[in-house]
Amino acid sequence: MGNLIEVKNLKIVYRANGRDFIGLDGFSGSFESGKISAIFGPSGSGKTSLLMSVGTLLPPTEGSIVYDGRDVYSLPEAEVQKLRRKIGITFQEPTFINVLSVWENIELALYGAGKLKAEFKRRAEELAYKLGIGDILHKRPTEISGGEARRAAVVRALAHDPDVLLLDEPTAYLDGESTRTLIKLLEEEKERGKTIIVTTHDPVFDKIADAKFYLQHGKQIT
Ligand SMILES: Nc1ncnc2c1ncn2[C@@H]1O[C@H](COP(=O)(O)OP(=O)(O)OP(=O)(O)O)[C@@H](O)[C@H]1O
Repeated sequence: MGNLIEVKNLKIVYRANGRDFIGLDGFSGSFESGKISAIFGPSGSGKTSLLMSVGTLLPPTEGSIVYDGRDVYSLPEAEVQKLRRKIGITFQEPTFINVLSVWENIELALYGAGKLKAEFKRRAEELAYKLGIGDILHKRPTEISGGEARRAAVVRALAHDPDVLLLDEPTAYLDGESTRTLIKLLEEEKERGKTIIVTTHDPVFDKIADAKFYLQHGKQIT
């Protein structure tokens, strides 16, 4: 997979309580492999809507998401499932299964991706230690801090070594050192040819992103 993602005239309209709410109003852009792309914009500007749609989780009202020439929302479900295994995603609020330990949550994700193998478990453990949460893996998600939960969500998203990383505000709640460690990790993954897309308010991505997109009130601004 060459990992080129093209977004064409993406429009997302939510319907709630009999009213339409514009999530995104005509976004177009390409996300390339070996690059960190950052989507900036104030709260409510449509960043998460765009990321979820790129992540195959939110069908657009109009427009398309094209992975290597294939329109994701026209693919048969079995093909979408295959594609999802190549995507690692973190949500704005990390969600875990609270009766399992953090490590078991990571294993579950590996299982879902068809990668519950020693090689990937080792990778997950290495990632956890790199991100400074190696010693909390046995804990329950309710017993860890917000910053630790964010880092655990990153480990879970990256453990199966996906080609595409979609991270929703990955540095929110992280202190300076954790942010630097995460950025270093993302830069390593970028060098390995991953397609990395982050939504963010964090000026650190202004410095390190290879491609930048700006949203306001659902519209793309330049
Ligand atoms: N399920 C929904 N139903 C109705 N409106 C929604 C829904 N989800 C999002 N919206 C609206 O769509 C717009 C874009 O929301 P989105 O979450 O994509 O913004 P965002 O830029 O990620 O914001 P934040 O930085 O606060 O997370 C907002 O006006 C929001 O109120």
